[in-house]
Amino acid sequence: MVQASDTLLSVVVCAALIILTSFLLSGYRKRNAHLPPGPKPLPIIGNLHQLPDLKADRAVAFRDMSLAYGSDILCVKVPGMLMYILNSKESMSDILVARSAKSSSKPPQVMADLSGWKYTVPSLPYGQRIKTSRRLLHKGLGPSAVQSYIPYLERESAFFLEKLLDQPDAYKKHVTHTAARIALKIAYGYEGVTDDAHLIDTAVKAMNIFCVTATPGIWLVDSLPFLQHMPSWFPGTGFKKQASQWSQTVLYAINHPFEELKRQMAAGTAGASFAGRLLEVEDLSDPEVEDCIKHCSTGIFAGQFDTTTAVMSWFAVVMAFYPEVQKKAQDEINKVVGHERMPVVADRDSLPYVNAILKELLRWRPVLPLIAHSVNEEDEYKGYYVPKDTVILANVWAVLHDESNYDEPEKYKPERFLRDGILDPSVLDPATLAFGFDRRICPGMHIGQTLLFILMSRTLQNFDIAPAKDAHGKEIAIDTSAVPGLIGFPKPFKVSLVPRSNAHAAHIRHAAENARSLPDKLAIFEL
Ligand code: HEM
Repeated sequence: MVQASDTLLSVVVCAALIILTSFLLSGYRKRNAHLPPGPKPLPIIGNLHQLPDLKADRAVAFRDMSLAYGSDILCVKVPGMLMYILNSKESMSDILVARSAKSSSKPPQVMADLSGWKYTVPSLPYGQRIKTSRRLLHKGLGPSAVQSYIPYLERESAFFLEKLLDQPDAYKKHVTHTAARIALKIAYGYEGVTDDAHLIDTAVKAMNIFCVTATPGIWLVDSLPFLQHMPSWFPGTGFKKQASQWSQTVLYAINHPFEELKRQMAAGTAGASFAGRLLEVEDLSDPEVEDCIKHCSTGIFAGQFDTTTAVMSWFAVVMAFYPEVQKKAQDEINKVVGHERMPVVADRDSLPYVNAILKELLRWRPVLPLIAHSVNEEDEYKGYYVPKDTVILANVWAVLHDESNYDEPEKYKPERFLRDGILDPSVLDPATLAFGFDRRICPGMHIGQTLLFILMSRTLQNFDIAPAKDAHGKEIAIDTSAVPGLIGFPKPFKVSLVPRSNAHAAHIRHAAENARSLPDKLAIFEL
């Protein structure tokens, strides 16, 4: 990988000339404009040398920087990019919600684009294409569609428990596999899509490529886009070869299941799905609509896969680390559901403690600690000038760890969301931040939380989760810190899952047998 730090020196002279020229040509009329506080930038490289190291937790570093400057908004400059980092709920509501007409674009991600992700929904700039895509996502993930997805989620969760029973050491693998199967089924639906090992493997690889290429600040070409047009001998262009290789994987994951769905629809063998139903009901005379349906389907995979995997990974870490939390949840499930049947979506409102566990996971370790938008029109906020194309980085981690919102924010405490045994509406709901903002808010937030509720409640009902033991019978310590990156995953961990009794093990087998007798299809839903 050719990364910023490796190539900076070799291109700095060319970059200097180009940035200086564009700086002079643009006239930079707002030279003395009032910008938010932040570290003093150097010529050419801006604050590049002062940004937190990629191995550090950037959300924590930005929160600390915001405290040091006594400002909830920070201004940071990197070559070719001006960034405002928001560290308060107020600034996020004002800029990303109240002014969403101007702040709903996305920063350019040249490396992700070159690697095949150009049209994926989370990276689209604000314009007609994202409006069409969001209309399609709302339709295909709307209430009537979700009714069709829920029985499928319940069916798949039975297989998930069975896999945990058969291979209790491979928790992460089962979570990953289950998340991938469900995303593919919802998106494309056709028979065989969830058993296509090559497709699952390729889609997972494509997601890894997305995470590596879409992380802000890693790729020099994101700051200096002219590099993409330079010949391959030019210093710092090694990324081109890498992007071209990666794009083959990504384009297969985008195109193959969509083409296969169309083939099966023509043959009359496809079940219901997000893409299938939209292809049936949408007016396809405009070719862009079909292309948007294709990329929205990939967006479902991109949106669901890593987020579900991350939250379920933290869930296992937390249950092993806080056995008293686990015990309380199991007691609640025993009391409300018993152990004769599995929890279902309809039980959700009757299980406030399990709901609080999910809320606290979204707060304690938000899946996307930093959410990036950009502004497509110049603006002004509290006297600060906001130039067009400013990147707005919402540090949701900072708000979710602010003592004025949550006492002892470093502690994992689901109880903070409950009063008299029911969910307390006066406590800031982490979902109002963790799923993003306004015109770009996560379109899968309801189906995503529904899936997590089913997987968590069923796992808790049937398994005891504890730290794994080494060869000498000693517990392997669990590290509760996150791996820095676009998505906050836990460090590698080992947990042991043991069925809570023989009756629970038999219950799991029975549920899986039942699930196998149900059709591997989503029921047709109206749009
Ligand atoms: C715990 C689960 C999830 C979390 C925490 C999560 C979080 C997020 C966040 C923070 C964003 C960016 C919002 C913004 O830019 O303001 C996003 C976007 C998105 N999510 Fe989710 N998500 C989850 C599950 C899902 C699921 C299950 C789906 C699909 C079924 C999905 C589909 C998407 C899509 C398509 C976008 C792009 C929207 C756009 O750019 O306009 N997500 N998600």
